[in-house]
Amino acid sequence: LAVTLTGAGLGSVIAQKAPDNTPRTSIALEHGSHRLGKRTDEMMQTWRNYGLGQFIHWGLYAIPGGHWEGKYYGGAAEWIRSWKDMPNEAYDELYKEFDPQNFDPRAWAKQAKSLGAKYMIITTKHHDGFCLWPSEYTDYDVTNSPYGKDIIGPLVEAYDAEGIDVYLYFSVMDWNHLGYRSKLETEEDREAYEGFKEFTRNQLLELLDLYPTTKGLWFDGTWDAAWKEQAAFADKLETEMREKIPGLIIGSRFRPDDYGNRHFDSNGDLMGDYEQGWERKLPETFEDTKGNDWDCVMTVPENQWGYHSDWRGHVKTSFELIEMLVKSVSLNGNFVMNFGPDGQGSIREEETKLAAEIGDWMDVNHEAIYGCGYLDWKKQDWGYYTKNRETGKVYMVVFNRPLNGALRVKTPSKIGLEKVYSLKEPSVTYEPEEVHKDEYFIHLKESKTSKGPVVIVIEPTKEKQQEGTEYQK
Ligand SMILES: C[C@@H]1O/C(=N\OC(=O)Nc2ccccc2)[C@@H](O)[C@H](O)[C@@H]1O
Repeated sequence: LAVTLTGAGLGSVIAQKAPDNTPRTSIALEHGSHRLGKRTDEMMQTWRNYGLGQFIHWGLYAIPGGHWEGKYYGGAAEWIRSWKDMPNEAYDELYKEFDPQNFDPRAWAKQAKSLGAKYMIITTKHHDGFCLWPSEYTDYDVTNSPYGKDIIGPLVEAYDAEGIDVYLYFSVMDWNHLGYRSKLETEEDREAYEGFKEFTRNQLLELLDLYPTTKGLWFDGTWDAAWKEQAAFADKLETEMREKIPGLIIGSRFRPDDYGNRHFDSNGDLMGDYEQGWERKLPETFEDTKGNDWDCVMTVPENQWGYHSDWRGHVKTSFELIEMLVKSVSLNGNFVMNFGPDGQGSIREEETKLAAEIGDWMDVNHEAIYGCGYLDWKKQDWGYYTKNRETGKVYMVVFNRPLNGALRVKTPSKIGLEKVYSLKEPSVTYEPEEVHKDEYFIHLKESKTSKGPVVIVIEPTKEKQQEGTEYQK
């Protein structure tokens, strides 16, 4: 820190208030976080209320599907180009085979609708650099494949038609571009990288021009040392993108600050509009989220984003994915489930089955997800609380039924339980048994369903409810 302070100039150490008003000193940063606390505009509130999203990883890597010349690749299928048994030249020729005749964007969008996804994130360009849109700035795109047509445009149109917002995934790391460098060691590196930066800016502005209904960008591939030196460039580019589409939502994985820190700047303040650090993992407590907005992106197998024809290890069930979704919402996050279509553009049957099972549960219980977030009541073992931000209604999502069927509920003092009833069958009401001051048992009546967790609705007593809602918003 001493070095940093000297670097930034001791005079620049200034007192600043953190969102929770704790006094703190900060290092003056030119390219750190530009906002303390949450974005409160309507586009961000819409993002905050999604609950469930769909990630789609699709590209040339779906053609080999985790195998090459009869050998099985044990890594993440979309990283197969980096595998020692996959010659780069062989991978880079795969675009000549890209001709997904089963690609049906409207079918994908309909499936996402039945899943209950409110937004979708599509890989426009993954680390391999192959562009699923007709880019003016490279020949390494769909127009030079046998398929020959734009993929992104029809997807944006199909999802918009289903009322599902579209976000564009973009990997800064680009293994195909000759100017890409993971680190800048020589003068030649720096010169080449300047060309790469201009290419990156051109492609991003091009994407926003071509697909102006996109609501945000999901950046990836920004962990390399070379990019971490680009605080000023990234800051200027982020500003340009936000000016092009006002309200655009960009997470914490894009910009490095003046000292190369990502996700959180050198003062610990969140970069971007929400935290993108929860990848294949979830926060345990509300404190883990630091009170920020965040998303969790999740693979169905342990670690396969792109299509792998031979899923090994643990493949998550719909119950596991529903619990991750509910846990995310209970901690003010969005849960984004990944789909990896195959090389012909079909959604694999395992993902179709999961989408149907989760969709069945969402059909009945989406009220406990959409527009909901964290409730500051004491966490109980039977499952998770969510709270609707507008109505203040509380949802008990019960995963672990106690042996005695009694669900313990402990409310903050003086908050009672006005009405309690089954979400699925509101005519099934509950009379809470007060077992201690502000502590109740709710005796489950719901039959054990084979379709996932039951949800009980609580309408808390009015007088305190407003104050509670105000604080949590
Ligand atoms: C969503 C995933 O995002 C990635 N990587 O995400 C990371 O966050 N990688 C990472 C995480 C911690 C440290 C360094 C890199 C990609 O490599 C992967 O193919 C997939 O697109």
